[in-house]
Amino acid sequence: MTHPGSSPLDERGTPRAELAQATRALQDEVRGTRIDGRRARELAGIVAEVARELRDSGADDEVGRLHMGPGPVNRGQTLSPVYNVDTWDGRRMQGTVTFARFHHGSVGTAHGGAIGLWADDVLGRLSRELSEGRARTACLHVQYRASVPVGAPVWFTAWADDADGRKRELHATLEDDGTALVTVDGLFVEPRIPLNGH
Ligand SMILES: CCCCCCCCCCCCCC(=O)SCCNC(=O)CCNC(=O)[C@H](O)C(C)(C)COP(=O)(O)OP(=O)(O)OC[C@H]1O[C@@H](n2cnc3c(N)ncnc32)[C@H](O)[C@@H]1OP(=O)(O)O
Repeated sequence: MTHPGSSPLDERGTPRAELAQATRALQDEVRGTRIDGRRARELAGIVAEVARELRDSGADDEVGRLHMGPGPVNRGQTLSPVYNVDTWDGRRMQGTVTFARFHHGSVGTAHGGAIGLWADDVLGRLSRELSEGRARTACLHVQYRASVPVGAPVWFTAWADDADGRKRELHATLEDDGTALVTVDGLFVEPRIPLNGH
């Protein structure tokens, strides 16, 4: 399969992507800051002002959709860890993901829920590539085999088995130096009654 290329909704390199990146940095720094209480309150006011301006500028869910090319995945949402797609042949995707300080669980390692969130996102993206029909996550089985570091890129592979009707079995691994840290098996199902939107 040839590469589908970027969608017009691609945010890479745009001021909106910069805004998302700055928001990620804010999330990381808010986590565990030692700032004193008085200044924390002042900064809360400034952040609230920024949020007000963004809200008043209007919301459009379409602009938050995922781009379809390789490179950093940035959906204008700052919850998921950023992952970078290096290779992709339509059924198999490889790249790196970096869990940020925001995704810290304990003892310097990534929160298990953040790993599940990432897995749903990357498998959802792969599923979207397999057919036009929009499949939903029916089941996600995440096996945590070793701790995933925070702040360092980790190699991932995600791939799809052959589709079985409306069902798609998808898999992903996170690994470090050839050691599997996490393995994921997901079932995505195209609903009998298609949903509107994305
Ligand atoms: C530019 C645009 C870019 C866009 C990119 C987007 C990237 C997005 C990235 C983010 C992505 C985030 C993605 C998200 O987070 S999606 C959000 C999280 N998921 C949901 O909200 C889904 C909620 N559930 C449902 O909608 C329905 O239950 C679904 C649709 C899943 C199935 O309801 P439906 O009524 O249609 O199904 P059916 O009853 O006819 O069954 C059909 C077949 O499936 C089998 N089955 C069903 N369920 C299960 C189960 N739990 N375990 C095992 N098997 C199950 C069933 O046995 C049967 O098999 P068979 O008997 O035929 O063999």
